[in-house]
Amino acid sequence: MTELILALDLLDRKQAARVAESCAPFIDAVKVGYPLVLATGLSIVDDLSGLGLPLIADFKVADIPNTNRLISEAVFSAGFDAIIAHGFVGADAARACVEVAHNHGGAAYIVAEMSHPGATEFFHGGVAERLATLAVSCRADGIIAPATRPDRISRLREIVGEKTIYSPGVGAQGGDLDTVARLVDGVIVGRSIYEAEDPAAEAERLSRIRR
Ligand SMILES: O=C1C[C@H](C(=O)O)N([C@@H]2O[C@H](COP(=O)(O)O)[C@@H](O)[C@H]2O)C(=O)N1
Repeated sequence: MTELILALDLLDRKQAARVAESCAPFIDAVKVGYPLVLATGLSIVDDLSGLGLPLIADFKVADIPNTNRLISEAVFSAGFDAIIAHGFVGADAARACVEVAHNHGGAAYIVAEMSHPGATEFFHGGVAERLATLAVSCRADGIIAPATRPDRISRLREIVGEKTIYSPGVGAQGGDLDTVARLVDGVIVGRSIYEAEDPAAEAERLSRIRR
């Protein structure tokens, strides 16, 4: 079954907790990124941990190995279950995130290709393939790949094999869930859910479409 991951990109703590709680029965994980964490601090984890769902820290970690290690330690000490890091900073830096994640019994996912239009400027021409290869060599748990480009997902799947592919870009960015669901292990959905008149109803509808 393709996982449904809620990207909780809200700036209001109470609204975020309310949306996450209402959607909890229909989702498999919550992804928390800079928007919410910068608005609330890492303690937002305390508001969400009661949902009993994995919490993914989407901080696109992209620094030198030691700094990546320190960031990752803070993430997992705060109670997150997984982290998203960039791979373009090199294997030593990406591996720092993977090792801390695994030391905490958590997971680390490497961005192989992003979903927005500008991503084609630098992730194409073999770059995404190199990043996916790096993710495998660093023993990452999986990659991030664009739901807006299903053909690219298929190409990256050839490289990562059975590793997890989480795919953002469904809905608001134009990606089609029905097309992508069979290609990936999870779809990451934000605005289509949290901007819906009834987020829980939309999460439930999307959860029924998954394969
Ligand atoms: O390439 C990527 C990387 C990144 C990620 O998932 O790592 N995301 C995130 O996925 C969510 C999509 O939100 P919405 O568009 O459904 O509202 C947002 O939190 C984005 O920051 C992408 O959208 N594309």
